[in-house]
Amino acid sequence: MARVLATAVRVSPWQSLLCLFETLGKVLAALSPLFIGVFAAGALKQDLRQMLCAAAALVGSTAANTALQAVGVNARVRQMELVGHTFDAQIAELTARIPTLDHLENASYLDKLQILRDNENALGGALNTLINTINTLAYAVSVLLVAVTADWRLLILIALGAARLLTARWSMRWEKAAEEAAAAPGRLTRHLIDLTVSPAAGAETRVFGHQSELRRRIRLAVVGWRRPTVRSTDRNSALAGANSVLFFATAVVLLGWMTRDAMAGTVSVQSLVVAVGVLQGLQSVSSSFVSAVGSLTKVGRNCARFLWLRDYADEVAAVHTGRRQPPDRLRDGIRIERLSFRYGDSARDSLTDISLDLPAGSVVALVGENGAGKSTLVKLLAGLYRPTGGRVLVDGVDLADLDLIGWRSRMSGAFQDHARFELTAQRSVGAGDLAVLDDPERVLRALHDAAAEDVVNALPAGLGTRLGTTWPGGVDLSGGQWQRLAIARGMMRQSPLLMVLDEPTAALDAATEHSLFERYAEARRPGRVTLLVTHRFSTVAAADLVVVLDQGRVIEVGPHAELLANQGHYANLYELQGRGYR
Ligand SMILES: Nc1ncnc2c1ncn2[C@@H]1O[C@H](COP(=O)(O)OP(=O)(O)OP(=O)(O)O)[C@@H](O)[C@H]1O
Repeated sequence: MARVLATAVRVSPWQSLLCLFETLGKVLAALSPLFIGVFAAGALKQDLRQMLCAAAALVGSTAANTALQAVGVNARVRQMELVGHTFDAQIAELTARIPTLDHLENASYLDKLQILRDNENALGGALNTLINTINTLAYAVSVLLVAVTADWRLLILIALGAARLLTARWSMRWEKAAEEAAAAPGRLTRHLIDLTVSPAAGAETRVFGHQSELRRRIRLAVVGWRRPTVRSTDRNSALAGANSVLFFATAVVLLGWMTRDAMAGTVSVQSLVVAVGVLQGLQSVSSSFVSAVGSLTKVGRNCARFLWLRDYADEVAAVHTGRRQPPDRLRDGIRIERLSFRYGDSARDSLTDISLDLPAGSVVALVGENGAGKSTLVKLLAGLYRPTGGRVLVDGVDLADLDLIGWRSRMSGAFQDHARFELTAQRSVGAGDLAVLDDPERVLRALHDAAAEDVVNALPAGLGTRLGTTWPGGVDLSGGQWQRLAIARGMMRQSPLLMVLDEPTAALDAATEHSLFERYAEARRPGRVTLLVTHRFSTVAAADLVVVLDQGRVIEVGPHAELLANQGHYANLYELQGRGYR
């Protein structure tokens, strides 16, 4: 909370100060019953001066209150936006700064990030809640002071308000239980709604006739999602109603008692009028406190998630302390020593005890069936995860001792989960080497190396075509065309030490695949390791070395011809896939 306030003061000290005008307005509003009481007492005494002063104070304070509120609310809304954007930018920066991928792939981390994303501007909202709480406090203290100075009996009503605060714990418990009970059906509802509106699932849901079943399930899921909240709201309303009945019943008795004393002359008319005027304020104090405590609890949860992200980013940065720069060119190559890896929540290793030599200047093919661990190995080579056992040596230097940013600046390639940069075609490809982002010659060369010139040639404005239909005049591409641009992006860097092509042919037709592999053979360079990842065995014959992965273990290594001659797993699958092609 202190951080939220400090950020508010930092982003705009003046506006932060203006926010407090609203608080001042609240204090003035709380004083109104006092002025009315003084006015009534003046009227009874026929004291024109007192009446005029009280009326002037009432009108003046109401006018000042209106003006202060207008300035204060305006400042609060603007400040909320500013602080919200500052924190949203920090969340984006922190998420992007984390050099590993765990926070984007681990389910429990993802939940936290998702909640942060869902509660966009949550921390701007936190400032709003804080200011509202300050206003509530200022109003409450003023109302209580006015009440106590009017008559001691009003203390009984204040005590009742305090009792209402004690029951707030029940309300919060009900709300939390409802939030938890609604979480799973809420996720299910969103998933089912996504299925009905996402174009990706559109064809299947129609062909398989899922629509009416989806509608039925969405209805059920929505009921499961909203019912706990409705129940908790009902309970809270009943509790608030019971509290109000008790409060006003007590107030009627107290006012009767005070009226009797006023008739007897032991209580002034001013006190009686103030007591009547302050009733509504006293009642609202306790309920606004209850809602302020509820909102502060929610805000606290969001702040805690932000702090978790910040601490996590620091933790990851503290682990990656390597500062050595990679060599200009590889002399020996990349050695993998007894490497093991297990994803955070997983029950088993995805890679187990892998040892391999990837010699400098070679093209290595990494083959294996779905789930064999190929992409995981690539991610470990890119330093996107820390191995759970063993190490990767780059020309004899442990990857953990290398500066990660330096190492990645010497990598390139196309990844299985490639990005779709909705920019111009020029920049979408040029993003593979930011230094020459706008250089058409370099982009054309990369397109040539990736056998993807025809993708750009078919675009209405060539390299200048805006990609993505979400933009005016934007053009959409097929899955295979996006992938070919991603491969071209991977060809932008001139002298990477490690070139990774992870399943580069997954979405490509046979002719494109053929021409692409011819170009890959040209990617063989001294001082570089080229790693081709695929589960199409037929495409790797030209590689210098074939590594066969199976269930996270290396089961065969050697040149294509040697592995065929061994008549092992590789030879079997090669034969099987070959038959499929014939
Ligand atoms: N983020 C993750 N969290 C937990 N387990 C994962 C994660 N990503 C992959 N795995 C598991 O690790 C194993 C290896 O997956 P990997 O993606 O490396 O296989 P692959 O050989 O690249 O498969 P494919 O050819 O299908 O892409 C699989 O059992 C998979 O379920």
